[in-house]
Amino acid sequence: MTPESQDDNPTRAGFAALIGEPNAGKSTLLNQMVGAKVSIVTHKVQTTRARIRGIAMHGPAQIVFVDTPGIFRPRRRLDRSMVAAAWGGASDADVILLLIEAHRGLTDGAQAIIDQLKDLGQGTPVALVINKIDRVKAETLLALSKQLNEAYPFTETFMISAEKGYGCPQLRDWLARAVPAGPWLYPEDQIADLPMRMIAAEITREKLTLRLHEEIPYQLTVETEAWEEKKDGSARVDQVVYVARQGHKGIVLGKGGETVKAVGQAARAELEEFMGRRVHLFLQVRVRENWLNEAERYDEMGLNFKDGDG
Ligand SMILES: Nc1nc2c(ncn2[C@@H]2O[C@H](COP(=O)(O)OP(=O)(O)OP(=O)(O)O)[C@@H](O)[C@H]2O)c(=O)[nH]1
Repeated sequence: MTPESQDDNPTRAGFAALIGEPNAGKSTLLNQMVGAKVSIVTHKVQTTRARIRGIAMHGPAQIVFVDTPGIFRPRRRLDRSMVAAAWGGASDADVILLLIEAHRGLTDGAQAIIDQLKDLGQGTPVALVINKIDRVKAETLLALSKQLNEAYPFTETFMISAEKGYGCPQLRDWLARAVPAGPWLYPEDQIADLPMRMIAAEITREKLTLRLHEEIPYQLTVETEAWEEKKDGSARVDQVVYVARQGHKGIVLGKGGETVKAVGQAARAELEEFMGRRVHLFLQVRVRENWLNEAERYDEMGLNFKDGDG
């Protein structure tokens, strides 16, 4: 279908912001809607740093998702930048989806988000999306839905399991109608506008997160320094893992370099699958004690350094 052939069925397009507490399931929902892995999902909280977008096509509608970092109470500069990015994404959007975890209900954190929505959400439709319904009984859900709808005048309520896909078709149908009429914002075959370098860095960071202990992944960042297209169709990708302490470098490297080697192999395999061609991945580990306070690191993550001032 081309936009020109749509006279009787005009195209629609718009941005949908996903907001919610850390771990609410935003990345899982994004992957479910878009049907491709564009944002990393792990069991650890606060894994989403960049404002990654995924694009879902639904009939004549194009829905561009803004996957925001979990909104929470920021303490450090990085945290404050992430929260500012999350609210920035929400205020620019045509529709907002607030994800609430069914088994946790209206937590203090969820209430804080609702309070902020009251200032920001005026005029923008906000759908309540109760996620992880596979974890609770139907009665609990109905009571929770009532309680939340008393706390905020949501345009619509959906009860879903982002993981299992329950309720997701209904949500997609609604989104397709909720975005404004207008031409598509991206070519139909483009599933994510995240630059390939950033996707590659996210993949490596995910592998590191899965392999290392809780504390270190939060204090490391991965950047793709160089990307070279080879004549044989393969790509050479050079990445740097920045850690905040000398001691962490040893942990990331592992005994005889075995940890970084395993991470590199896993990341390369996934990157090759994602790109459908061969990749030569080279990882370096560098200590950069102050990376959490360096403006360039924030640019690489798609965040605004100044938003972390406070
Ligand atoms: N049982 C169940 N678990 C789910 C569901 N959706 C997501 N999860 C799990 O919840 C955890 C968090 O999901 P994510 O998608 O990473 O959450 P997020 O909101 O993107 O998290 P941040 O990036 O930290 O803000 C993962 O372990 C998911 O597998 C669901 O419908 N049911």
